[in-house]
Amino acid sequence: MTVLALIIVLAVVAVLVVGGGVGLLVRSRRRPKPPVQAPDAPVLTADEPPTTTEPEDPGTLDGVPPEVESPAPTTTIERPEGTESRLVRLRRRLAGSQGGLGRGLLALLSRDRVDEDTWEEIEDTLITADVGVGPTQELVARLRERLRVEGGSTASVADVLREELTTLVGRDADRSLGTTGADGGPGVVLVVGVNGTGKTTTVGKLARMLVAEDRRVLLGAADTFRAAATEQLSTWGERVGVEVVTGPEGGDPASVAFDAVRRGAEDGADVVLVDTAGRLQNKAGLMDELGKVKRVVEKQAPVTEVLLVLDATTGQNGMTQARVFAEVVDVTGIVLTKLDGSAKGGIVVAVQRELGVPVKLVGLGEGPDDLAPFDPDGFVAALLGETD
Ligand SMILES: Nc1nc2c(ncn2[C@@H]2O[C@H](COP(=O)(O)OP(=O)(O)OP(=O)(O)O)[C@@H](O)[C@H]2O)c(=O)[nH]1
Repeated sequence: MTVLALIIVLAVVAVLVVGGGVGLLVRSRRRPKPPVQAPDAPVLTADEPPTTTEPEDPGTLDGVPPEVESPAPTTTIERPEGTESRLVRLRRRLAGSQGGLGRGLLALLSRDRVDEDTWEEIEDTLITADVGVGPTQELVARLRERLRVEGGSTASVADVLREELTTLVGRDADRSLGTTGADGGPGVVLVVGVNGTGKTTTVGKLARMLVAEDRRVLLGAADTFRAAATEQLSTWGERVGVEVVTGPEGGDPASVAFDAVRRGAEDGADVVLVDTAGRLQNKAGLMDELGKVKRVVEKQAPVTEVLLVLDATTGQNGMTQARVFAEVVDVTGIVLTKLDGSAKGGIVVAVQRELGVPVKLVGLGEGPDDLAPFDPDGFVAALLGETD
């Protein structure tokens, strides 16, 4: 009995020891490893993830991929479209968006009897297309005079209209871009305008146009107001192998512009294009900002072109912006964007009149090569719906 009792007690003890051991083993496998902290590791708050000395699997941290510095992607440098072929392509697009204006005028002028009501309709058509009241009245007076004197067939009416529209748009203005620097330095182009008008996109597209002409280009992302604008510009630069000088978000735009122009001069760039921020909260602030950018840049090299970017779809709003910018900085050329999305090509005439500065480039789409030099003859042909 005593021996039996002893055996039972030993058996129970043996079971407990083995079971406990297995239990411990299982528990120790389930328990996470304690974080290895340096002796003076700071006390972690609930919001801070614990740090361990072990490298973590980047893909498995709560399902959220951590920020990993990936190696730079091997980008294929694109060859932008040349000027000739883009002009042909974009002329068609322009005729599509603006053709209604010229064709509408031609239909009215070709009526058997062009009476007062017809002239009023002609005026309305021009004003609706944003030509502006002054230029509209001038054009109508010229057309009345010439048709009274010359009269004639539909063909001659079309010729008169073409000539008068071209005169109104202005054939003689110098629309070349100031991209050539002095004394071996780079040309410096400041691109100004309200955010959203297509300013950054225009800088990217213009870089492509210049690259297609074999110019060495450098970009300055001085729109530090919006981080996305800098990223956007960097992407444009990467695609055509153009270097982009950037600064921190909220940093001093003038300092980025200065660095860009200095870098351009050092690296032997032909042209430095500087994107600027165009906050319009008040004129004094804008004047300070753009004035400083220009002053600071000119310590390195003279600014050879100041392009004002305007969104053609904004009508009178755009004209108000144009006036403010022209007061604070010496605008030397206008870029009209989004002409593909508006039938109001008359804004070309209105804005040139208002600022006394020629439209030099037009944006005709969101594609990377949808920017073209402005050509009055081509523009008027497009107004008349002619595609080639
Ligand atoms: N249809 C059309 N869209 C355009 C044209 N130019 C620019 N855009 C579009 O307009 C939008 C605004 O362009 P951005 O270049 O970002 O405008 P931004 O003025 O630089 O604005 P920030 O980047 O905020 O400084 C984008 O979606 C462009 O693709 C154009 O000529 N036609």
